[in-house]
Amino acid sequence: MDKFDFVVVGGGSAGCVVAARLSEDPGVSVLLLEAGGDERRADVMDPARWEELQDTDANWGFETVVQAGTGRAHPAPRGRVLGGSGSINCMTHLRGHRLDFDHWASLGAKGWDHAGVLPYFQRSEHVPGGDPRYRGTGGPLRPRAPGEPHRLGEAFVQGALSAGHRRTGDFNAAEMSGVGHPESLVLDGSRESTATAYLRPAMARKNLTVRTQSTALRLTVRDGRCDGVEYLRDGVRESVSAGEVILCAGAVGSPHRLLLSGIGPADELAAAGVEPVCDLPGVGRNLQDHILLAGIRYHARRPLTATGMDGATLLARTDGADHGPDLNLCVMNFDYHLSWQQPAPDSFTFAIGHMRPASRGSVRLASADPLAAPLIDPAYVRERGDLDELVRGVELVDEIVRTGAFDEWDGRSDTTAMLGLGRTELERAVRESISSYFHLSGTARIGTDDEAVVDPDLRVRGIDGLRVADASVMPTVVSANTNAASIMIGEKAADLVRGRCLRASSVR
Ligand SMILES: Cc1cc2nc3c(=O)[nH]c(=O)nc-3n(C[C@H](O)[C@H](O)[C@H](O)COP(=O)(O)OP(=O)(O)OC[C@H]3O[C@@H](n4cnc5c(N)ncnc54)[C@H](O)[C@@H]3O)c2cc1C
Repeated sequence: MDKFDFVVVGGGSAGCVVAARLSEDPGVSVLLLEAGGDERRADVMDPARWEELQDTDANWGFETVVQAGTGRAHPAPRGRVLGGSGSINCMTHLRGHRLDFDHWASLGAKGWDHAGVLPYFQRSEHVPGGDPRYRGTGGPLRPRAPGEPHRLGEAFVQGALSAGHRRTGDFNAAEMSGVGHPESLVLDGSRESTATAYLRPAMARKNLTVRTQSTALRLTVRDGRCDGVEYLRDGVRESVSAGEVILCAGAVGSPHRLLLSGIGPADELAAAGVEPVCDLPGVGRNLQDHILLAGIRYHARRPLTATGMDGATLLARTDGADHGPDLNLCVMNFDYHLSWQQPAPDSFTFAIGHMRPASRGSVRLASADPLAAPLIDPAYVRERGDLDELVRGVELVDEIVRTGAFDEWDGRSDTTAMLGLGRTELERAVRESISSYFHLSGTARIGTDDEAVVDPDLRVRGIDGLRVADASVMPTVVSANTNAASIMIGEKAADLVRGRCLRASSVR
């Protein structure tokens, strides 16, 4: 049987970082197992084609269970390709608010406060000319703001300023909320991911082995220690022995593999026919996602020439300054609607992201078959306050439109029509417009309490030789898109494995 010092399961946003960083030491051997294939294909690399990727084999094609709050199952896309969801995502690069990370630390994620994560965001990037207290140089990723924003985006910025919001020049520096143009991971017209920026340059190393089309089935645990992985490679069952396993299979894949390996709530495991090896009640619990309200369109009489993401965004704090943004409004210069909604040609769309959900869902076993999909339940709007905040988002769009910023497009606003409804009808319209913002996280959270899955060094509680490092360890979802934070987790994980730890000294 093969033996490696480190086996990294999942070559996604975090996993590529972990494999690349650990293999910097020529004295250790690293194996990366990825269920999907090569990311160097035209549809992945072309930023304009990101939406069509959901209908390809680069997506696991998961769906949520039918949601009581919406009456529907929702697509839950996850990348199945090197680079993971970072190879099929929309490329927006926002870190999250410093208070998000301070909140993590207050929940038991010691060392994951803003000062404890900032050096890892910095190490991931090369942003010459940025505020050096916050931005990094010399790192693999090159996030950039759009060169020439669409005029619709400019109108959005002006409207938000007139409605009383502040302009932000760099969301990834001192001011992490307000209105402005966010950065994207697009380099010379191509998608940039941790596969392209971290893994490819590292693949020439003799001590790094990358196996694609290799789906981990379960982790092997003997006498309380994880000592290897069983996996299916091009349809053939194989095993590998590991000094340490680092699970980076994402917020769905990581808890699913733990459960299949007998690590999770003992009663749930027994009911599914999996023999429990470690009773860890928090595995698969605490699932969080951001909701995106889609299909709020504004019919334009002027032609909307370009298609694609416009790039203007508002991260708004509407109920106090002691936490990160609660709402994220974006304008898109095309008709972005849900599959069941009628198309509205010649329209642009306001998308409303709800950034601090109170609802908590789960990832559970549907069966003991390692190739069966798990039950994914994000519990959209289970908590009443989440629905109220989405309604607040609709009002916020209306406030911005009413400044007159969009008058030059001379159209009719769907938001005003929504707000003209009675409360019951308005809530029904909001529930019908709910979709995923694709930011699943939290299912193997860091902490020290009984429901925590990993300790602050990302070690699975109760099992030796096993860590989790991906979006599933977030105690609460950051109040921004989740890719940059997942990459930071990969960076910090590699240092924790190597027994190192950086902290920013003086920055708030
Ligand atoms: C459609 C879409 C749009 C998004 N848009 C944005 C955006 O614009 N900006 C942003 O910041 N975030 C965005 N996100 C979210 C962001 O991409 C994710 O939060 C982030 O990529 C998560 O990183 P991760 O490492 O936790 O998991 P992933 O990147 O999903 O990596 C998990 C990897 O593990 C592999 N894997 C899973 N199970 C197994 C197994 N059993 N064996 C072997 N390999 C396995 C998967 O194939 C995958 O490669 C979007 C996500 C999606 C799906």
